[in-house]
Amino acid sequence: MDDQLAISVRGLRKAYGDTTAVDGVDLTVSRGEVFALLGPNGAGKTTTVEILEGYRRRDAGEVSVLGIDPDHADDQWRTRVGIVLQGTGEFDDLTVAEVVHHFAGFYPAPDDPDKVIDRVGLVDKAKSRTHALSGGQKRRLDVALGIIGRPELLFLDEPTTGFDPEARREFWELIRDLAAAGTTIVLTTHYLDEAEALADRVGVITGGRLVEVAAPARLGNRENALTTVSWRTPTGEVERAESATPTALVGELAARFGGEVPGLTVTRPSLEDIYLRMIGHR
Ligand SMILES: Nc1ncnc2c1ncn2[C@@H]1O[C@H](COP(=O)(O)OP(=O)(O)OP(=O)(O)O)[C@@H](O)[C@H]1O
Repeated sequence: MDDQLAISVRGLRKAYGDTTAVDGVDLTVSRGEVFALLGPNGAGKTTTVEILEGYRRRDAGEVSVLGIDPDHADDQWRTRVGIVLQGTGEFDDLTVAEVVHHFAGFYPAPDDPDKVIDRVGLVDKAKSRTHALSGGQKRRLDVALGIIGRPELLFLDEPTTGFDPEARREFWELIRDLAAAGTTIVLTTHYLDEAEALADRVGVITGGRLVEVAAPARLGNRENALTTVSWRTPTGEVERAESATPTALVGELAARFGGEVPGLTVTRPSLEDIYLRMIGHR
């Protein structure tokens, strides 16, 4: 396998009884890349990621993660992979600090637990028992446990669900720091702004098939999509035009109005607009 690849998947298939969850997925993720998997509920994201994590067996296909088939992974491979599943975050009567220190003991070269608690913004809660944490704080603890082993590859399944906006921004910073330090990151998310803010490339999966993989700015031919220009007419009505050359249109409008164009807006389709179009919504 190419050493530059953290993940290589070919022809991946998985069915649960009559339900085909993953239907022939081909995918590569480079080392150091931040890759976001997007798709509606039930699209097959979690199944795909769980197969990559070695938590679920596939029916068919070739899978290599850090050069190893996860179906045959050993403990040494597991220490190289960090995993943040959808919601755990409770450890009976243990405190945050106790849990993070305890997990550090599972890894050969862990990060400093107190530093990790700080990085995920839980310093004030270090002595709190985990069952007393809020939902967002439990997610932060999950993230702490995912990164305590200093993984080469980090899987994050809907990592910021339940985060307040400030916590999400802090989390994004943390992910950017990890990526800058060379960690490969694969995340699933329902937040398109999160994918746009973090991912080098996004993959859209629907009905178990990967329908497109591209940089967020290029997905669904977004860069060539028409831009909507709207303005207010002298009678106060809002007029709207779709244009491939919005700058020229704004210039014409400025000339027509002899200066400032009333109520001018210029909007390119968001990643969410493109994504919804791709998965069949209008
Ligand atoms: N353990 C299971 N047993 C049977 N069917 C399952 C199981 N896990 C998932 N499925 C089915 O497989 C399909 C894909 O599910 P999966 O959890 O991979 O989707 P997802 O994209 O992660 O969805 P979500 O965004 O809701 O988390 C769905 O139709 C789901 O109902």
